[in-house]
Order: sequence, then C-alpha cells, then structure tokens
Amino acid sequence: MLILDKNGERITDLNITKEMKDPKTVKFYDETGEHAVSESVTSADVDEVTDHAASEVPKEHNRVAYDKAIEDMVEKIVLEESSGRHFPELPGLENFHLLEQMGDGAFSIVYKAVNIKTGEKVAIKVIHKMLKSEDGTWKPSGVDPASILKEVQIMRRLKHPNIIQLLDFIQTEQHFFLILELADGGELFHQIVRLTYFSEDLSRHVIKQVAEAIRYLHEECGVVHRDIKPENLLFDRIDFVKSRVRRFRKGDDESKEDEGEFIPGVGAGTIGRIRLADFGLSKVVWDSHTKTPCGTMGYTAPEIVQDQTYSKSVDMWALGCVLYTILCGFPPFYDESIPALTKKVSQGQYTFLSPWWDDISKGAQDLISHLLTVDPKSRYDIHQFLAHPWIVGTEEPTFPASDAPPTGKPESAFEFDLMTPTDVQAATVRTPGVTSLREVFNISYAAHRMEIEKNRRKVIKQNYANFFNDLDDLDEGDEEFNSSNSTVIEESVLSDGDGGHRISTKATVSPIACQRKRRETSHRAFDLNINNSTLFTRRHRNAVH
Ligand SMILES: Nc1ncnc2c1ncn2[C@@H]1O[C@H](COP(=O)(O)OP(=O)(O)OP(=O)(O)O)[C@@H](O)[C@H]1O
Repeated sequence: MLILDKNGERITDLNITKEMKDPKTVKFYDETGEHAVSESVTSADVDEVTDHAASEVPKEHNRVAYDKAIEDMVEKIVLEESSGRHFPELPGLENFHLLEQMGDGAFSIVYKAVNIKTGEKVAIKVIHKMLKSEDGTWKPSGVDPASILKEVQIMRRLKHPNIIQLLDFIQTEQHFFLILELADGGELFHQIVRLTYFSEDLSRHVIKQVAEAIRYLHEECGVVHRDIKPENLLFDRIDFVKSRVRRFRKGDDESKEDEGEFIPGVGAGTIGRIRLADFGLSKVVWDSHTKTPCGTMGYTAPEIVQDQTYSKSVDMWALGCVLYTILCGFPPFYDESIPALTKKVSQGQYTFLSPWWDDISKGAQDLISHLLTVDPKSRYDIHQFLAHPWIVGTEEPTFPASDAPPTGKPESAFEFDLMTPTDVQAATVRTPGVTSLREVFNISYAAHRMEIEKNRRKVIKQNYANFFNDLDDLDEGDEEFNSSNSTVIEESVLSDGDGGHRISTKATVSPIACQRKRRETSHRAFDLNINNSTLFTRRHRNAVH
C-alpha cells in the first residue's frame, strides 16, 4: 500500500502525525493513486511502504487523485456541517467555505470554516473595516487597524501547543481576516456553566496548560496576554467517558452534570487540550532577541524593568481568578455594584466561602492565595506556580500567602437550613447569573489592571517626576490607562418593579476595552441580576450530604 501526502510524497514512519492517522485529514491510496484503500494508518502499513519506490507512481497522477479526494471530503464536511445555512461570500475568502458562526466581538465575527484546497477545518476571525449604515452607504466601522495589526504581529511570533496559532492573515478593502487554528470544543466558559465547577483533577489539567502557555509567553516571547479569562480559553473536544463512581461535593445538587472519568494527560468532561486565544490586548514587554525591555532602549531605570514584572503579575492574578472560578463555579470577586466590585478587587477582598470550598483541598486554596495576593511583587510568578505541590501533585505541605483569607472548613457539615440569612445573602451575592459571569471577569480585570497601573505610576512619579511625561510617550500599548482615556465607571440603581433585587449598572470603559466588548453588551446596560443566580439556586434546592 502506498501512503501519500498532499504533494504526492511518501509518508514515512518519521513524519506520521496524529492528524495523518485521522482519515478526515489524509486519505491513503493504492499504487495507482486512484482508490482510497485505508481509513487509518499504522506503523505496519508504513513498514510495507518503505520498500516501495515512490517514483513508480507518477506524481501528477497522485496530485489529481489527492485533489479529488479533498474535493469529496470538503463536500461531505459542508453537507454535514453547514446544514443548509448560507453565509456571505466574502472577497478574500475564496479558498474557504464558511460552516458555522462560532462567536463574535464588537467588530468581529468568528466562523468555523473549511479550507477547500486542503480540507483543513479552521476558525476565521472576520473584522469589518467598513459597516453599511442605514442609508446604504459604507462607513468606517471604528475598528483601529493599528490594534489589529499589533494583534497579528504578536500572534505571528507564537507557536505553542496551548496557544491558538495564526495560520494566515488576509487584508482586503473591507475586511481583515485572521485564519486561525480551530479549537473545536469552543470556550471553557460554557463548560463551567454546563458542569457548575470542575473536579480538582480536571481543574489542574486545565490550569497547568494555561500556565504552560503563559510560561511560553512570559519567558520565551516577552509577551503579556492581559486578557486571560474563561471565554478566551478554548479547548479541543475529547470523547466523554461516564464516571464509574459519581462523587458529589457538599452543596451539590443531584442534577449536577457528570464531569465523567478523568483520564490523566487526556482530560475529562469533553475537555482535552486547552488553547489560549484572543491576543487583542496583549503587549510585548521585552524583545526576545535583544532581551531588552521594549520601547525603553537607552533607559535603564529599575522601575521600567519592574514594569515587566507588573505586567506579568496581571496575567498571574488572572490565572488565580480562573483557577478559583473553575474549582467552585463562581468568581473570587463579585458584587452587584461596579464601584463595590472595583473596591473588592483592589483590596483583594475574597473568601473561600463555606460550604462550597469545604471539600476543596488546602493545597489548591493556598496556591490561589499566592496568586490573588494584592502586592504584585509577592505574587507567584509562573515558575513558582508550576513548581507548587498542588500543580506537581506531590504531598509536600503547602502554606498560604500572608494576606490569604481563612481556608474553607473541611470539618463543617453542610446544613443549608442552618445557614443564617446573612450567610445566604453572602452566598447569593457571590454567585452571578450565567450572562453576568462574563461581565464580572471583564470588570474585575479592568479594575485590577487600573490598580496595578495606578501603583506603578505612583512609584515612577515619586522617583522620576520629570521622566514621567516621557514615559507616557513610550507606553504606547497602555492607552487605556492614560488619564484622559481611563475607565469611567458609573452606576445607576434601578428597581425591576416586581420586588426583585435588581441593579443595572452602566460601565463606560476605555476605547480599547470598548473595542473588545462583546456585541451583546455594547448596546445595553450591564445587568447583574441576582434572580439568575443559577449556581446558588441549583445548590440550594437539592443539597447532597
Ligand atoms: N480559534 C478558534 N476556535 C474556536 N472558536 C474560536 C476561535 N477563536 C475565536 N473563537 C470564538 O469566537 C469568540 C470571539 O473570539 P475573540 O475573542 O478572538 O474575538 P474578539 O473580537 O477579540 O472578541 P472580544 O470582543 O470578546 O474580545 C471566542 O470567544 C470563541 O468563542
């Protein structure tokens, strides 16, 4: 049997990849190059091939057969996946067939698509340069081309298994197209909502991969991501394996979805490989070739060098927020009022709330406390994080950060009825509804970055009063923190008219943040509605002892 790649070259044992074993990616032919003979390839097949002279089969012939096979495959994918829906045919995307809309941002739509030349499935982020107004004329969409080109420039230098890779970039008169590797599972965010929380094994599996991506960015590329949150964590789907023994935590409800059996190195709950996406807010903090801080050639002030540490520490703080959230199902900082939420974030006011944290190990809680520590200088860096016993999986004792809240009490029995009204209220207030979980991350992120920036500027201002103005010029990536552009947070308290406790809050955010704001929220007030506190209500209804 002959196994050929798309160029008609023989595949040898050395270059067989997992993708090649997938019959959807590569087809295998008999010696004539005309008939597909095998659905998958094994080393035995390759051994058989080794003696075969590739020259026996004319290359051109193979190419034609290959193209025909790709055509058939694309046709099949399109039939199966686009289910009769038709998406616009966009000039510039002639090589792709759009299959499904996967997500959208303020100025962009992300589609799942198939490359009609190779049969490869990809994600395409379509960014509109122009938008059609009501009178039918085309107007600039408001997207800042420089910020798109910056995102592309950063993504081009990245190649890591836990980071979505940019495969191509196409620019036309009307659009920018980012052709990206596809993460077929979608956002981790939806899995938190579906499963309520993740087991410690699954949480470790997820967070370790996010941390590997951050280590690569911080240590090898000099890049800080600055927008790490569950909706920017995508994953490759794996098969679900039902749990042999269901384990419930205190506070669980019987309808809690089964996460399934955890398979070490593979995952659980359909969550396999994690991929970090969306580099729209990322920034290069040092040049990976010259190893010098960016934009600061000639300046050696320690404060400037420290700036890198501060920027990196923002990613570490976000890592802590994600770990907290996936372990218990609600975010560490939450309040219905944005100013109150901002205050909690800046003062690092969070708790390991009982009963939800009672069954979560002390190691996990200690690790989180080293990430959600207020002082960025004492916050764990990525190496400390990856070496922590909870991550490595050793039995070594762990200790909390100096400003850590008390850990959850493992010995406390879960008796919801015995909770005082204050306990219940505290729990309710910490469990945002599904839609607002996204907003809570966005707002607390903005609040944290502002706090870090404020402190950083304070230090610099003290030491270098004159130098400060020059610094503003150098800080081209930090537009959202310049005072004229800084985040304005205003709040209006509304009654929902039916006695419900509802607070609508309008958050006016900086141009960059605005640009990143999702379409669904850009035209309406920011709603945090405790009546939708799904996690709380679900757990309250049916506690399992
Ligand atoms: N490579 C991909 N594979 C699968 N889905 C993707 C991929 N890239 C993006 N998506 C989906 O599209 C959504 C929006 O993508 P992305 O965050 O890159 O766009 P954005 O315009 O920057 O959005 P935002 O305004 O939220 O920052 C993601 O949250 C995800 O659901």
